[in-house]
Amino acid sequence: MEELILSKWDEILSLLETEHGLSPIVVKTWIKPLKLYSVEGKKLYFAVDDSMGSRAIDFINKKMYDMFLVTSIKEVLDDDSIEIVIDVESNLNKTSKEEVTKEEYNEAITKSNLYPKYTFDTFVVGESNKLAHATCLAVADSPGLDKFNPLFLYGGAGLGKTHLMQSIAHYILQHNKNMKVLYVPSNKFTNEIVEAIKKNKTDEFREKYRTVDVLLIDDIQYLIGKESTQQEFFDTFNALHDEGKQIILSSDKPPKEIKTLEERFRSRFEWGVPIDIHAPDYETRMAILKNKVEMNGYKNISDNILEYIANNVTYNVRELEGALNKISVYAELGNITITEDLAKNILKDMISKETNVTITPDLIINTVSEHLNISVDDIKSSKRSQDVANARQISMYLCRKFTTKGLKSIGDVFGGKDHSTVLSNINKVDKRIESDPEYAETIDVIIKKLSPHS
Ligand SMILES: Nc1ncnc2c1ncn2[C@@H]1O[C@H](COP(=O)(O)OP(=O)(O)OP(=O)(O)O)[C@@H](O)[C@H]1O
Repeated sequence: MEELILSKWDEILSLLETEHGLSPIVVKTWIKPLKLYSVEGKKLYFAVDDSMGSRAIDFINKKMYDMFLVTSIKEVLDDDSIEIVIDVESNLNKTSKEEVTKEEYNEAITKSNLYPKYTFDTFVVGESNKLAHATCLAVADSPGLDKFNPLFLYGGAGLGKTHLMQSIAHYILQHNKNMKVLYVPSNKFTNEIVEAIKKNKTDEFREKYRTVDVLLIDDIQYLIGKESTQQEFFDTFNALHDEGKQIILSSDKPPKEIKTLEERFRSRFEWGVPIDIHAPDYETRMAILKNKVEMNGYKNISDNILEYIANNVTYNVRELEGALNKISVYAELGNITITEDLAKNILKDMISKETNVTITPDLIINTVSEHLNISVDDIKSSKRSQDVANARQISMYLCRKFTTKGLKSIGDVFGGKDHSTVLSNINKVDKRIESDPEYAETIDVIIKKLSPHS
């Protein structure tokens, strides 16, 4: 493969000009100097000269030259499965894909404070988390790129932030022998700073936290404290970031809403794009349950029971797992097949806590109406003014997400809209959630109003 690419390199470069309209000077300055560093299967690693630095990579990515390059390579080689990674040579050296043995990996997990099971393999991807998942994979593959540094993951309790951030750490350790990775919950991090300052051991603290390649701090909203604590964190953050080390943070809210942190943190946290994780939709909840049943080898639990759980525990994956675990204990101990009545009984405390109120289309429309100040009648009407249409789209989206109604019955609730109109409205909301964080936040707030316990 390596030789093939080298032999076709001129053809690939010229395609960039003829097909993608890149000017000869751009090709000469940015693409031609890339060196094919190594090839692993269908993955090609290109090195940027260290002297050009990681800014060059960011520039290449930002201008989408990387995308044009991979398209040209695919076309010239007539192979659609090619992937490329562009990084500075020193990073590729450091991350040279030496085999990491199982023992080395296990040792690294313990040193890095990771839970063994929080890997990409055990994470179920659905509509609600696919953007977060894709971003985390990109970071895992090329840690330290400016556009995702820091990587800031946020979302409600129990939606998989810790699982996803640790998946990145696992992936990096699985593929890179020499990378130092450290996961720490923010309260532990704060305690360690406080202790270090008190005992005059800040040098040790710095040695521990400023020599890592990847630092993950969980639940950053709890990182409060005196000025000296925040200053130490600030310096750690800057020291790592300046050296192009990857920082990964999680929080229950977006940076601008973490009121306990000073503005200088909030703005830094927004350097990379903050990425949110939403509550899972019905299909994802079912997929998560089925996955857990398979992984844990649970027996005597039928799909009906999983559907019952997925319909009733709607917001928090930790609670979803909790409900399944509880049922599984009864199934195993009693060696009985669980019926829906029995499941209801076993879960009655949990479910009355989770869904005191069953989420119905009427409840959704009332909540959207109240939050956006648009009347229920307007939402159900065919009025097309922008604010009314927006409220209607959001209502349809939430009906799909939180009720078991199909597209046609959702259309009926909104004055008999046909299923393709409903689907197109739902898709619009989905797309906008991905591109407009403020809009996504509005939807999250409405969801919280629908399930106030979460
Ligand atoms: N998409 C998913 N696939 C599989 N398991 C998941 C998924 N999302 C969450 N989980 C599981 O749900 C549980 C809670 O997830 P996690 O601790 O990562 O949530 P969190 O968002 O960090 O919550 P908190 O804000 O309370 O710390 C974990 O056991 C995790 O493995």
